[in-house]
Amino acid sequence: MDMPTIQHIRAFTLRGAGADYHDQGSGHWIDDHIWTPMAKYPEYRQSRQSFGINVLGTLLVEVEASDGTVGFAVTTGGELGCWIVEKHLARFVEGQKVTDIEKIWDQMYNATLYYGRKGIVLNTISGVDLALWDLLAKVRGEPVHALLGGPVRDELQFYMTGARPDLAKAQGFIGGKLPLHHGPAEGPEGMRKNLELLAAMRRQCGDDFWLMYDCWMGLDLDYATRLATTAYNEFGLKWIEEALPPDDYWGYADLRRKVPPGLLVTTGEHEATRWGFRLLLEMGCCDILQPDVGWCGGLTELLKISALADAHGKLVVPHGSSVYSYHFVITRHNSPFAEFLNMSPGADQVVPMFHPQLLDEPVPVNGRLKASALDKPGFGVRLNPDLALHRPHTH
Ligand SMILES: C[C@H](O)[C@H](O)CC(=O)C(=O)O
Ligand SMILES: [Mg+2]
Repeated sequence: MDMPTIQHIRAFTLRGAGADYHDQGSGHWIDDHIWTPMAKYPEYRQSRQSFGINVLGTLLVEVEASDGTVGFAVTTGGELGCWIVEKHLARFVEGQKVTDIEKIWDQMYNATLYYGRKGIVLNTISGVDLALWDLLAKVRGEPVHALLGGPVRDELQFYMTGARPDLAKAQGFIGGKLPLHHGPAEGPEGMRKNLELLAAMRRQCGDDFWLMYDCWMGLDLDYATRLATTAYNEFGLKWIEEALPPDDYWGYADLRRKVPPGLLVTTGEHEATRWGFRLLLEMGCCDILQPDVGWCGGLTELLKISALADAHGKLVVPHGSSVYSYHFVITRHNSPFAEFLNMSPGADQVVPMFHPQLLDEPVPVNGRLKASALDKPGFGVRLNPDLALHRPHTH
């Protein structure tokens, strides 16, 4: 079968939720006094949007093959990502065969090394890579997971991230991950409130339901150690996530040595490439790696990260990224469960994570998703045609 070539790549911005899932309206649980590295400044404590968590917006990448097939993907990247795609990466994509995914990735990564390596450049490379996997799978008439070796289990099981672990339990999820609301700058009073919330959720959810705290990079080693130790010993916290800034590999290794055996330390959603995750693994920073497939380098890189983690006996549970992580998790034996980020304002409704951008986006039913729900070609989703696309740059 002669493989079609990639004729066009196009990059657009989108605003309003979707892949940039922090870009929500007011009154949403995800922007309600959640602790961050900026919370040491009182003026930036109530709302993460106040310091710009949603400034990027969504990057939409479209790739069109010579046979007319179109693949696409969305990630966090906005206009900066559009510029990188149109002014730099397009030259490595157009004219290549739809099967040339590895070569395209290697050229995109090496050509941007002088200004990339992580952050917005890797978000952008991830978006191109995911669009290429969508295109190749559609050309072959297969779901992406079939190109990765196929499902290793009949269904996905999910934990839920959001303000209501009590509802997550009622809705059949295996656990609930809470955002952390208070940190070091709020002293003992803040610590008490963190523990009181966890205590209340433990009372409502019972002893066996997983409860986790997501600290979004906002703590220091001492505070994280004290919080984790009490939360584990008194309320059975299952893991403490992203307690420290992503570059503090030394701090994570210390935290993991200091916390009680049995409590898991997790991180990785703001890490990128096999080399960043090799550092996390070889420095003993965490028990579970949590790369975001839309930020770490895409599916091509996540497969490498996953194999490396597997060799170290570590689990890879990707940061929630809708169908882009579901097609991966269902094919990996060291990814036994997935994250579902609840994007309903009150964290009380199970809604598609990248709403309103992806039509046909599957959502867990009773906390689970059958592999057969992922059997449409590509990632199995369509772009919502009613969205206002903006193409700020062309090449
Ligand atoms: C809830 C966290 O602060 C963040 O918004 C999402 C996240 O880090 C996660 O789902 O993990
Ligand atoms: Mg997180």
